[in-house]
Amino acid sequence: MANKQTDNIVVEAVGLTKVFKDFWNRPKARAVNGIDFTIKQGQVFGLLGPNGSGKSTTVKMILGLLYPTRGVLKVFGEEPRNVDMKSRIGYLPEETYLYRYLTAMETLDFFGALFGLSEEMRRERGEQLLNMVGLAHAFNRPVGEFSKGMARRIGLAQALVNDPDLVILDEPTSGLDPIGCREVKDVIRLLASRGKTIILCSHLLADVQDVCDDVLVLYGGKVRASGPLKSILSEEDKTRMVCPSLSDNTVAELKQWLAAKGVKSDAELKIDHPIRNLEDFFLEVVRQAREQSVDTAGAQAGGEIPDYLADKGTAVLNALRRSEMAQKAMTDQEPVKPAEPAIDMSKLEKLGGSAPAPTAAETAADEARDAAAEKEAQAEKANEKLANLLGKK
Ligand SMILES: Nc1ncnc2c1ncn2[C@@H]1O[C@H](COP(=O)(O)OP(=O)(O)OP(=O)(O)O)[C@@H](O)[C@H]1O
Repeated sequence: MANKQTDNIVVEAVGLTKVFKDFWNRPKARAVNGIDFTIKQGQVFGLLGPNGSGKSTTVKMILGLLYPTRGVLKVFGEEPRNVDMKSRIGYLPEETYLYRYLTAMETLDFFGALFGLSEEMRRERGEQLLNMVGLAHAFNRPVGEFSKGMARRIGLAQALVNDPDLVILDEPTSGLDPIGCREVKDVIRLLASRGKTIILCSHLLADVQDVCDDVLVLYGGKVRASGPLKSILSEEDKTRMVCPSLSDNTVAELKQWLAAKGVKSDAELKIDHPIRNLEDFFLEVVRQAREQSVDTAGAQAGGEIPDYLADKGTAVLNALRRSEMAQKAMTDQEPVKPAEPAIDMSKLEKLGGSAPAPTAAETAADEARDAAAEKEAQAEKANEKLANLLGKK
C-alpha cells in the first residue's frame, strides 16, 4: 500500500461547512459541519460515512459545484471555482451521466474535446481507455444500451480521458462483477503509483480497505475518525503469526508453552487455519474457467493500461488477460478440417473418367448435412440476438 507520497498537498480543508438553506433562506440541512482534512499527492483517500453523512456535498465543494458556507477549501492551492484547475481533475459521479445515443468511442471523443484534446489524441486515448476498461469490442455501440457495469466502465474511462492529477471516484465499483472490481482497484493503485491523487467514495468497505492509504469517516457532517488506514485498523494489543500447518501435537505443545508465558488458552488464544480472501478465490476460479471454456457476452476483462497512465499492469490482471488471450487464440485458430477421403483413381478410370452419379443414399446424406448446417446457422443467429439482449439489460 505504501507509495511515493510527497508533501505536496492537493486538497486542504479547514473548518469546511456547508449549510443548505430553504426558500426563505433558513438553514435546512447542515450537510458538512466544520471538517478539517488534508489530502497529499499520490494518496488514495477514502471518504466514508453512512447515507446522508456529507460525502457528496464535500466532493461537490472540491469540484467547485457547491460553495462552502464557511471555512477554507483549497484544491492544488487554489479556490475550487478556478476554471483552469478543473482540467486537472477527473470525476466519476455516482450516477454516470452519459448521452445514450453516442457510442462508447464518441462519448470519450466528446469528453476529450471538452478538455481541448487534439483529434489524434482523442482517438488514441479513446482506443487505449476502451481497451483498458474491457470495452474495446463495444466501441461502436450506443452507451444507452450498456449494462450497469459497462456504464461504470465507460464512466471510469471518461474520468481519465484528460490524464487528471486528481481523480474523484464515487462508487466506482458499484455494479461491477468481481473481475471488474479488481481491475478498477488495480487501476486506482496504479494511478496512485504514478503520482495521481485519488479520492474514493464507497460503501464497499472491503474495496476501500484494499486500496486506500488514508480515510475520513463522516457522520452527520462531522469527522468521526480519520488517518492512515493501517494505523486505524491495526490491533496493537494482539499478535498474529502465520506459519506452515502444524501437527496436533505441536499445537498442544505450543499452547502449553504459551500458557507458561501467561497466555490464557481459551480466552486469549486462537489457533486456526487462515481463510483465503473470497475475491482471490473467485478470480482463481474464473481464471481456470477461462482456460477451459468459451467466451462471454457483455464487458470483457480489461486490456492494457494506456502508456500515458501507467508503465505496466499488475500480476493478477495480466494473468487474467493472458488466459483470455490464450483462449481467444484457441478460438481464432482455423478449425481443423477433416482429412479428404483419398480418391481411388483406378475406380474412376473404370467408370470412364466421369464423376459418378450420386446414389439415393448419398443424396439423402447431403440433404441431411444441409439441414444440419442451416439449423446451426439459426442457432448462431439466436445466440447473437440473446447476447444483444443481455447487453441491453
Ligand atoms: N441540494 C440539497 N438541498 C438540501 N439538502 C441537501 C442537498 N444536498 C444534500 N442535502 C442534505 O445534506 C446531507 C448530506 O447529503 P450528502 O448527499 O452529502 O450525503 P452522502 O454522504 O453523500 O450520502 P449518500 O451516501 O447517500 O450518497 C443530507 O441530509 C442531505 O439531505
